[in-house]
Amino acid sequence: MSENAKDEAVAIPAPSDGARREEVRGDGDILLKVTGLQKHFPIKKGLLQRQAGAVHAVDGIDFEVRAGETLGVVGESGCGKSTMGRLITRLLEPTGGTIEFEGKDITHLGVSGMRPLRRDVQMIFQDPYSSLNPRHTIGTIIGAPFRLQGVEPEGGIKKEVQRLLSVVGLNPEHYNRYPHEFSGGQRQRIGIARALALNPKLVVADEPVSALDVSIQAQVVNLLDDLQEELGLTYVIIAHDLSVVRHVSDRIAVMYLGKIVELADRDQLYKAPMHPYTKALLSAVPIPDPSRKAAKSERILLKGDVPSPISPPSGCRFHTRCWKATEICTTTEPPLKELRPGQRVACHHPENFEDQAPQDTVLLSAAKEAAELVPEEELAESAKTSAAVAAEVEAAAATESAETPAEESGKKSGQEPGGKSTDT
Ligand SMILES: Nc1ncnc2c1ncn2[C@@H]1O[C@H](COP(=O)(O)OP(=O)(O)OP(=O)(O)O)[C@@H](O)[C@H]1O
Repeated sequence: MSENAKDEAVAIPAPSDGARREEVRGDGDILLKVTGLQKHFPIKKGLLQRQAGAVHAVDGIDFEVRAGETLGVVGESGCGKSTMGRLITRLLEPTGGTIEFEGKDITHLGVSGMRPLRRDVQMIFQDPYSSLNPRHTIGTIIGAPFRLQGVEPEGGIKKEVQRLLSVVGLNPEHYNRYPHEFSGGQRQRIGIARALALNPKLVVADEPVSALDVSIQAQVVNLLDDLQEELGLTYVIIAHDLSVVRHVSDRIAVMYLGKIVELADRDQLYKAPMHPYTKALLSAVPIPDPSRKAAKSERILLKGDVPSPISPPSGCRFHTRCWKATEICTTTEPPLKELRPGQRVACHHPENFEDQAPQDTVLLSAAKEAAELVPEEELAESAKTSAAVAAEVEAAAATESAETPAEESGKKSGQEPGGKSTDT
């Protein structure tokens, strides 16, 4: 690819509103603020469909997202991560709480009120197979946001779609192909191109790589990372895999049963997690570091499933699985409190910090049954994927910094030096 062509592929001129991007890049300004956010899905029963209860999918969460950062959101399946993502992109109507975007309350905006916001907030979905309409060409799919918003990019929709295709490392000539002609990784790139079409300020990615082959995961993670740098994007990345989130996040929110239990700067969270649940999640992630071998006995396997979000446990929701639980944990919900600068935690007995309720009676039997220390080999299998992604992301980052401009241009177009697609 010529130098000019390379520049075209990498540089992202904002089609019609270059000034918009500068407005948001207030370096650390709060772009999104969520207060007391709730989503309860009603459970209806009987002929009359009377409400018999509710799934407390998201149950009062507070956080903010700063312009230009990546907030990772992690937690076990069913803890409410996707629901949270759909609430902040306003694909779901909240039951309670508020969502502010750039200082404006958008919690209950209707369809017309939301229209301008749809340009600014975009979502990337987990499954690149079902999120693309198989009957439409990728040109139609990526061009849809322009048609829906009535935006006419400079040079026309086709030219802009082809530019977006090269931005995400796909061949612009493939404009007329159908989704089934692409691999999983390439389809996720199409989803990313569609999300970027309108030059959004915030991108919410719901498990963007978990449906992909391990070898492709790192490529897509790196693409998201590169795009963030080039376009100054703000991300909320939802994942259950801490390895993926570790490499791309500035801050991480840990969710458990509809609540945020810890919210901290990435390095601090990995170095000294304060919530026992965070510690348990981290203990299952292998870190390619020989000094961790000494921490073998610290590996924790949580027993039992996450309790039902229909009737979550009283007090601290994690108390039924926590090896540190005491009386107060069963009765009093701990608030999410900033115990260290940049580290908020909701726990009466935090790790790596002074106890908040030292005199309380330990619930010995529950504490003993809640978790067990497991030998390394038992965890090795389940941790393999995480380790592979971590290693690949690191290796790719190292290669990238050593890459020559010629190699760089090959990578951006999704081609290996020999011209073969990297995503097949
Ligand atoms: N439309 C719905 N109606 C009823 N319950 C729902 C609905 N959507 C989600 N839930 C429930 O809300 C809870 C949280 O689901 P959610 O998908 O947000 O969790 P998650 O952490 O993203 O899990 P996963 O990683 O498996 O997607 C789950 O118990 C789920 O069954």
